[in-house]
Amino acid sequence: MKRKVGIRTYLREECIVFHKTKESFGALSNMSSGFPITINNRHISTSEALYQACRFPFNPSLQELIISQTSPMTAKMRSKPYRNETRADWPMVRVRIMRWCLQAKLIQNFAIFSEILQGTGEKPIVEYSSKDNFWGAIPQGDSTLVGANVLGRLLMDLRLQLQQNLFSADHLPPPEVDNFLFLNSPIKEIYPRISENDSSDLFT
Ligand SMILES: Nc1nc(O)c(N)c(N[C@@H]2O[C@H](COP(=O)(O)O)[C@@H](O)[C@H]2O)n1
Repeated sequence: MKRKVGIRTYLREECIVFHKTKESFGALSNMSSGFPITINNRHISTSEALYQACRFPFNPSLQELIISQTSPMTAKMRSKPYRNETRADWPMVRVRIMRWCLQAKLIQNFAIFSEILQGTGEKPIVEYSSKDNFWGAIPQGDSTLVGANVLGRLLMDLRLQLQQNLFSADHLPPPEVDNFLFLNSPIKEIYPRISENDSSDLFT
């Protein structure tokens, strides 16, 4: 079911606001490199590429094109011309899928990403955006950001799970989404990456 998400107003000085990946807490962004994810034995450079690939369960060659991009912004751009081929139930499943993408980023980069998430303390986490008030929040004047901030809220949920020891760091089942296909196969459970310390994607 598609739920309405509430628009909120955030006072910038009270929040962890992330925007550009090289700035403070930029690692929280899906556009951040250095947090690779392996799905069904395939390497994906960023959570953004994974999320965009999930739009197209019935187009494996497009998924291949998207996940072969090391740049997260390019991965998103590659998906843009095909937006009208996005799975029909996307508005109903995209938040569930985004939650799972963030969980996948966490389980496979646990040491560093859990530290970054916990480093946000108790503050509201907000993705600054100049135009997207669904995933992020848009500046209104100098001191406030206004938006549904769904990405920030999912990150806060994940942080809470960590704080309450409710995040299972040893395996992650796929979300309950029909036809959750990746390169023609159902997406399987995800496990921690064996080579988490291999930071070859860092700073790309
Ligand atoms: N274009 C763009 N630039 C950025 O720097 C961003 N952080 C985002 N937002 C991210 O895009 C994803 C959602 O994409 P859709 O537009 O819904 O396909 C999500 O990861 C946002 O955080 N966009």
